[in-house]
Amino acid sequence: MAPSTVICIGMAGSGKTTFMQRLNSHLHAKKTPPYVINLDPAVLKVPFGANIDIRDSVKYKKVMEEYNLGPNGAIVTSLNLFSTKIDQVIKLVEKRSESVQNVIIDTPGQIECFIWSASGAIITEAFASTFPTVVAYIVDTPRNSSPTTFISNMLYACSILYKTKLPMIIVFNKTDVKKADFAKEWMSDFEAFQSALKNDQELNGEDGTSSGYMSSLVNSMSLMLEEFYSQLDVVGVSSYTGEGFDEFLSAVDNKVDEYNEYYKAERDRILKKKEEDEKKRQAKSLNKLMKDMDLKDKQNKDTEVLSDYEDEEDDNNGEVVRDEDEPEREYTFPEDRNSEVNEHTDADLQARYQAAFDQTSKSASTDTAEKIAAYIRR
Ligand SMILES: Nc1nc2c(ncn2[C@@H]2O[C@H](COP(=O)(O)OP(=O)(O)OP(=O)(O)O)[C@@H](O)[C@H]2O)c(=O)[nH]1
Repeated sequence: MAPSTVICIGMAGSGKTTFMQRLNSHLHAKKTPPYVINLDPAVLKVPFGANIDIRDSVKYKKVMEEYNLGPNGAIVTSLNLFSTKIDQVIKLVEKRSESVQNVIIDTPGQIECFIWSASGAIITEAFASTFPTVVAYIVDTPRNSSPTTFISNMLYACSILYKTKLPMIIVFNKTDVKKADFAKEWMSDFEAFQSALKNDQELNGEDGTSSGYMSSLVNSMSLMLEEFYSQLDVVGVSSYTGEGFDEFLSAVDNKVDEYNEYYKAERDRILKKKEEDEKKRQAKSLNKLMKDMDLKDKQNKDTEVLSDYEDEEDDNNGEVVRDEDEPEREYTFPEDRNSEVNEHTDADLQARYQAAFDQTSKSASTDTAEKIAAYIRR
């Protein structure tokens, strides 16, 4: 069976790397060691043994120096360079697909460098088209206890779901500091979120969040997000204590089923449609080409050029064939009709020219002849 792939995405400091480390050790403890991939080129230390590490292929600092880039530009460029080898990466993972049940991938904390870059899309697409793939969106629970911060984070998660079109699990991390119950309640009960928002506005009355514009915006956003929440699995975990990781793994199984049932069918449909569209496009351009060639043939018939004759076989020994409908021509010698000209000998020709000359020429007047003779004698 193909291993399921979990792509861990989250804002910087949400605890992605610590989550990866805990997940890795949790799966090792269950005797199902995962295949681990690190896609963060800027990380200094990876606290888990990565099977594939982007830092082995691309040197982040050198990319910065060589291309004269800032930190985010260098991350994007490193990912671009790495994405050129993605088919090799997929082959390496495929080789292990018999022995490995899970592939887990860590991504850069600068989400936009991964999610909104071409290379991020290429990497995600490569995995998603080969293995059942799930996105785990890691949230820093204590930092999201304010309703406005929470809703901003959820909007971000929504845009990632929209971009990747993959099943998503929201992972509320750091539950050892703050339990995720409040977040789960806000996601399932709109009124609970409304009252939390009201309390928050009363507490922060002076900082502008209480304005009518903000509260009506947050209200309408939370209504819109209800549909988004219905697509998600939500779990609370602590990467420190290991709490909630079994629940996380069953959420992955759940999403893998969903992937096979819905996303894979949808992907296959999109791929099939792409193929059909491509075939149609090819057929259309072939038709166009054939039409163009036909037109060209016709044009060639209308406008003859010297080269058209060069290749023609010369069956007439250099003699021009007369068109049947060619208008009657006046021949110098009427008996030359029917191309008899070649049959005459030089002596014949001489005699016939002489005869024609005698017929047409006039004798000069004696008066003129006398004048010429007098002129010559002078
Ligand atoms: N209390 C508590 N702290 C945690 C937990 N997980 C991570 N942390 C802390 O959160 C901070 C950030 O953790 P990282 O794992 O480095 O976060 P990250 O998202 O990988 O960060 P970037 O690599 O910068 O994107 C560290 O100080 C961790 O010790 C947790 O479950 N509980």
